[in-house]
Amino acid sequence: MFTITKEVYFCYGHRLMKHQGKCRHLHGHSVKAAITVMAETLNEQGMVCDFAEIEAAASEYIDEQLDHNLLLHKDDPLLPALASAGERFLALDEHPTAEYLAKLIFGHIAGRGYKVKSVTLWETSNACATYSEF
Ligand SMILES: Nc1nc2c(c(=O)[nH]1)N=C([C@H](O)[C@H](O)COP(=O)(O)OP(=O)(O)OP(=O)(O)O)CN2
Ligand SMILES: [Zn+2]
Repeated sequence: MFTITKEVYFCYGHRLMKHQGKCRHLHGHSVKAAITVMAETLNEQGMVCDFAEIEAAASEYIDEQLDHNLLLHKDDPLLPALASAGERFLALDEHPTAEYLAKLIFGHIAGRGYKVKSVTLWETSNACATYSEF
C-alpha cells in the first residue's frame, strides 16, 4: 500500500460551548490539516495522485466553508446575534472540535473519490486530532 500526505493551512474562530475551561470563550486558531490518501497501485505517472489534486479537493471545501470563518455549534446562542449583525459563520451539527473538523474534511475529500486514509488536524503546534475509517 502506498500513502501520500498533503498539508494545507487555514484559520478559523470557534468556541466549545461545553468546555470546562478557557475554550468555551470565542478564540481562534491558525491550523494545519494533514491529509493522507492511499492506493494499492501507482497511476501511469508513478503516483498515488498528484499532491496538487489533494490540495485542490481540500481547498474547495476549506476555502469556502472553514477558512476565516466562525465555526459554531448549531445550538450556540450567539447565532441569532451574528446573523442579525450580518457576520459570517458556519453552524455545525456537532461541536467545532479538531476531531469533528478533521471528520468534515475527510468526508469532503472522500466524497470526491479519493481513498482517504486519515485527516489529522493540528489545532495548535502541540495538539492534533485524527479521523480515519480504516
Ligand atoms: N480533544 C480535544 N480537546 C480540545 C480541543 C479539541 O478540539 N479536541 N480543543 C481545544 C481548544 O479549542 C484549543 O484547541 C486549545 O487547545 P489546548 O492544546 O488545550 O490549548 P493551549 O494551546 O492553550 O495548550 P498549551 O499546550 O497548554 O499551551 C481544547 N481541547
Ligand atoms: Zn480552540
